[in-house]
Amino acid sequence: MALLGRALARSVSHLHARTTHLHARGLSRSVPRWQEAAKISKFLPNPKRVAIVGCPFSGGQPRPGVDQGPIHLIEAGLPRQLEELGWEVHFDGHHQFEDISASIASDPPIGKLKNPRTVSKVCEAVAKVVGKHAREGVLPLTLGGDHSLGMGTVSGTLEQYPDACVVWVDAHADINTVETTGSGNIHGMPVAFLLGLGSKIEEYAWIKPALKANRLVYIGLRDVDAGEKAILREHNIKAFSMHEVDKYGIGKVVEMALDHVNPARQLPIHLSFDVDSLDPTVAPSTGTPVRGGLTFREGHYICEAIYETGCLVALDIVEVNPSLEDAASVKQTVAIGCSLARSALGETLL
Ligand SMILES: NC(=[NH2+])NCCC[C@H](N)C(=O)O
Ligand SMILES: [Mn+2]
Ligand SMILES: [Mn+2]
Repeated sequence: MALLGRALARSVSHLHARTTHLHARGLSRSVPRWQEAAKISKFLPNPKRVAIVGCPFSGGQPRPGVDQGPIHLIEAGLPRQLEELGWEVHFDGHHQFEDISASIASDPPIGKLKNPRTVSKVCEAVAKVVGKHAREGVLPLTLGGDHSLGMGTVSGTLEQYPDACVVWVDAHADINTVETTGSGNIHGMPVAFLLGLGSKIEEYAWIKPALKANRLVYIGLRDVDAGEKAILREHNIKAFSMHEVDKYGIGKVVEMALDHVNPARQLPIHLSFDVDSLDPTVAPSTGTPVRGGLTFREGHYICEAIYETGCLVALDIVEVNPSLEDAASVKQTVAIGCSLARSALGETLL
């Protein structure tokens, strides 16, 4: 009872702060934003809580700097921005992995896979953290870092929500197996591990292949390796490439994507958003840019539409690399990382 009272008091003071703030700017709204945010989730209790899991990790790919992505996103003010949307925000520093450089120094390839033990250890730790937040009814927002982290985040989500579906927004399918990978970069492989595809390696035995092919959908693909295309076909995995975005428009594509994985809009959704899904003119500072990508609005629309379902239970924003391109590009990419997260957590245009 005391707890409820406190929560209520907090909500009321929040409401007061928000409406006062809006009044001061002459932007009075009939329904304060926090109430819209608080009202909608089908899976999270009120007050809605988000835990930011900063993952300064780059071992799933070769370009240094992507480990600084989460640091920049936090410094750009993301926690505060989410608070202003009415979320209770938990962030107690970036995830501390045990010495990554030492680990990588003594981590020779397994077959083609680079830094295999380090990536595995990091992702296993991330799975535990994400799983714990999910279990406690908190939405984990993982900031990468490279997309190998997705095998940790999705594993964590599926532990708490076994019937969750995954919307993977990316220029790439990240579904190479031990057999098909050309680069050996594990950020091109997390989906294969989650589905249990390819031959098994002992170091990854902790991953339960908990994701079903029919619970996965892609949006934004345009750079898919031949081996990956074969896997998508063989397993009948639904994918909306940029061709479909051009043909149907993003509104229809998101609707079709959700109709496939979540027809009644009653299943939890994990959104894993690789910023390289966006066109390089929109998000230039990323390690594997591919031209012909999503526009600024298309990217944000995906996030907004998923928020509107009330089904979002976990979110990843990955592959922001502040060491690439000039200062203005870095600023632009970091700002977009933040605004995508806000859109997925309830920011509206009106
Ligand atoms: N998360 C990413 N940016 N992945 C890029 C993967 C590129 C390529 N398909 C590979 O396997 O190496
Ligand atoms: Mn990716
Ligand atoms: Mn990608």
